[in-house]
This record gives sequence, structure tokens and C-alpha cells, in this order.
Amino acid sequence: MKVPQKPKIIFIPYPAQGHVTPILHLASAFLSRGFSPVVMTPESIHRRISTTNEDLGITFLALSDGQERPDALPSDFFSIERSMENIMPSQLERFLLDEDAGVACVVVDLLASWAIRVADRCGVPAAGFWPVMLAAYRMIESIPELVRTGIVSRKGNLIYFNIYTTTRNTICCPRQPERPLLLPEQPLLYAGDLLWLIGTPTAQKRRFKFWQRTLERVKSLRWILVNSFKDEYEREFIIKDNNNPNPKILYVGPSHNQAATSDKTLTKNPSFWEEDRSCLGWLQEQKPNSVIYISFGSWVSPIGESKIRTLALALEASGRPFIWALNRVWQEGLPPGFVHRVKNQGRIVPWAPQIEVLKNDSVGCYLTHCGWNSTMEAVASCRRLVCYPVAGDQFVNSRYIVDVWKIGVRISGFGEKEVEDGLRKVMEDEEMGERLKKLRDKAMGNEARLCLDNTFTIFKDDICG
Ligand SMILES: O=c1ccn([C@@H]2O[C@H](COP(=O)(O)OP(=O)(O)O[C@H]3O[C@H](CO)[C@@H](O)[C@H](O)[C@H]3O)[C@@H](O)[C@H]2O)c(=O)[nH]1
Repeated sequence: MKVPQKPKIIFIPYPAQGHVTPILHLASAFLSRGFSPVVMTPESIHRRISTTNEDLGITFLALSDGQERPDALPSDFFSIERSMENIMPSQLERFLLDEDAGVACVVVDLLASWAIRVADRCGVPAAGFWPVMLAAYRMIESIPELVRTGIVSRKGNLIYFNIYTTTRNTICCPRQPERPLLLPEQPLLYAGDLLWLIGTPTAQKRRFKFWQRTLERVKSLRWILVNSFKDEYEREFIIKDNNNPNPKILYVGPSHNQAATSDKTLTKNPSFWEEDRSCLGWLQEQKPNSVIYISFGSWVSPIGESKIRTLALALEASGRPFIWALNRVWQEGLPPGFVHRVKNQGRIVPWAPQIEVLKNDSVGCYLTHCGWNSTMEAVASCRRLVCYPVAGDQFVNSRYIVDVWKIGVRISGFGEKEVEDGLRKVMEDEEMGERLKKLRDKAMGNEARLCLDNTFTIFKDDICG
């Protein structure tokens, strides 16, 4: 008797830690529900993630990204863009056109939208994967409207506040960073929070084009799987897919829910770097709710040498115990004698076992760049947040953390007083703890898990007929 084949789904993450982790959780959730997932990443990432989870039932395949050293992790946004647009497509195309491949669907991280075009060309259905809050997607989706209303201009080189200067170049930057965007269904977001405002004016312009191109490609999608939960913003929230059936917005997050509803979870957190677990024993000996955990994520968010120095001095002055995840290169910029002076006060590790650290009751708060995975990991463990957003979606996340969910405070610098005030505010605010529990229940409780099951049913019915 012929055994019916499981529908094969290809997952294409954007090649960075904060994207690969949630897509792997999603792949294992699909595996639990009778699909056969294949995850394709550049060689350097493939080497790091495939061995730890190879027995799970997910197939891992490597794509060449044209790097000279195949073990070097991709790091620069624009060189990644070049290899995504020019080197990877033909490899995926060959795979999809292979008759034996029998691919039912390709799930494409929207930051890797090149793969949507390939799937379209090959006649394979594609679903988008949006790795962060829906609110951030709404911001991208509103680009045409933002241009139309003049919040984001189309002409003139980047000159803030000067609305009279024009050149032939396309412009992508708000003239008034403090101007409210007033997007439908969204709490106040400001022009300065827009996702592409990173780096020099030229870099911002290129990122803006990146998003415009993404938006163009999204039009052919049937579904967008959002790594978030329903009703991020409860009041007046209306799900848009009622009047805009394509793409259908389906909630599949946050990853914690996928793990909780799968019988096949990842055996190991898919870290690109070795975790330094030496801090866990020390953490165990600290008083409950006393330790500050500090991390600025994995990739686009190094805060720079001078800020690292200032933060180090502020932490030392606070006298509070801390664990700081800071890679070895940046550790070199710490103030002279700092490591020796704080040897009893704290621990500095190049890469922390973050989820375990956050789960530990000794942790009182998390000073964070507000990456979406870190934010949800903190919510899962009910840890209050001191926000220092650095780039991309982190500004939107921080607005939600501080203004909508009220589970943290934002600081704009690392001066001693500012850091101490921020820490005191979150550590002493008992209502914040209650709000965190409510948010955790909403985002990761039974209702959210039912919603996830429902998503899989809809999706399976849609693609398997
Ligand atoms: O010492 C560390 C530091 C981080 N992590 C893990 O690394 C991940 C970091 O993810 P995230 O918090 O999302 O930050 P980034 O790595 O900076 O993620 C990028 O991708 C995210 C998803 O698109 C965006 O939300 C961010 O803004 C963007 O910088 C989390 O799972 C952490 O648990 C560790 O395990 N150990």
C-alpha cells in the first residue's frame, strides 16, 4: 500500500539569529502537524543549526551565499541583500523545479522576499513569514499612504525638516521625526520609529527601497504567518483580512506557543554561538529579583564602544548585581580595570543562555534592545524591561512595551542617573508585574494556543485542499 506523502514545506529565513530561531520553531510546529519541513539557510548557518537538531525530522539544506569563507556568518545588511537577490534564487529555483521535490508550499521570511519571486516563477504557493509584531508590518504596509500624506517624502535628498529642498533622488525619510503617524488600528507611532531609519541617509534610502520592493512582492502572497499574537493592541483592533483577503494574516506566534503545542520541539536552542553557562551557578546564589540582565541581541545592534564604557560605569555605580551578554570584541572596549572591580558584582559572558537566565527568579529586570524574540522571552518569564531600542522594529516594540502594555520604561542614554532611575522605576513598580502576567496569559495562554491550532487547520485546508 502506498503511504500518502506528507506535504513538503520549504522554509526560507532571513540569515540572522533573530530570524532563524523563530522559523525553526515554526518548522517544528509544522512537523508536529504532519508536514515535512525543509529549512534552507546559507552554509555558515547551516553548519551551526543542522547538527544539533538533525534527528528531529526537519531536513536542513545549505544554500551558497557566495561568501569566500563559508563558515563566516553573514553580517552586513547590504551584502546579504546582494547575495539574496543575485546568488540564492537560482539554487532555490532548481530545487523547486525538480519533479521529485513535490513542494506544497514555500514559507518565506518577508525580509528574504527574493524567494517569493522564485516560488511564483515555479508555480509553487508561497506564504510570507513576518518574524515580529504585526504593528511593524502595518508600518511597512502603510508606506504608500505615508508618501501620499507627505510624512515620508518621495523627492529630495535626505534633509530633515527642510521641505523645500529637492533633487532627483527618491527620498525615504520623514521630515519630522516627532510627527505622529496615526496609522489605522495602531496606537501612537512616530515618524522617527520607521523601520528603515538606520545609518546614513544613503543607507536609509537603500533600506526604504528594500521595503518598497518587499511590499511589491507581498502582493502575490496568499498568507502571511505573523510571529505574534492576536490583539497586540486590544482597543479598536479589527483584523484587516476581512476586507483584504489576500494575503490572509494568520497568527503563529510567539514561538513559545509553537513549542507548547508541538510534540516535536527543538532539542536545543538553535544558537549560532556557544552559550557560556558559567553565569548560571552565580545567578542561583543571588537574591530574588535583584539581578539586571543586559543584552542587545545578536546582530544589528552593537551599541558602540563609548556607550559600552558609559553603561559599564553606570552599572558599577549602581552597585546592583548584573549579567551582561557582550561579545568578546566589544568586551575589549570596557573601561580599564572594570572587569576586575566588578568581579563580585556581576558576570560578563560573550553569549548567554538567555532563556534560562530570564527564567531564573534572581533576575529583576532586563535591559534590552527590544528585539522581538528577546521581548517575548522576557514576557514568557514575566521580566520587566528597561528599553534601549537601537534599530529597525525595536522602536515599535519599545513603544508597545512602554506605552501600550506598560511593562517597562525607556531610557535614552546610559548616564549613571538615567540608568539608576530606569532600574528603580521598573524594579519598584508592582503593577508592572501584574500587567506582565496578564500579557503573558494573553500572548501565550490557552486562547493563544487555540488560535495557533486554528491557524494550522486553516493553512492545511488551504494548501492541501
Ligand atoms: O547572549 C545572548 C543574546 C541573545 N540570545 C538569543 O538571541 C535571540 C535574539 O533575538 P532578538 O531579541 O530578536 O534580537 P536580534 O538578534 O537583534 O534580532 C533581529 O531580528 C529580530 C527578529 O526579526 C528583530 O526583532 C530585531 O530587532 C533584530 O535585531 C533571542 O532568542 C535570545 O534568546 C542568546 O541566546 N544569548
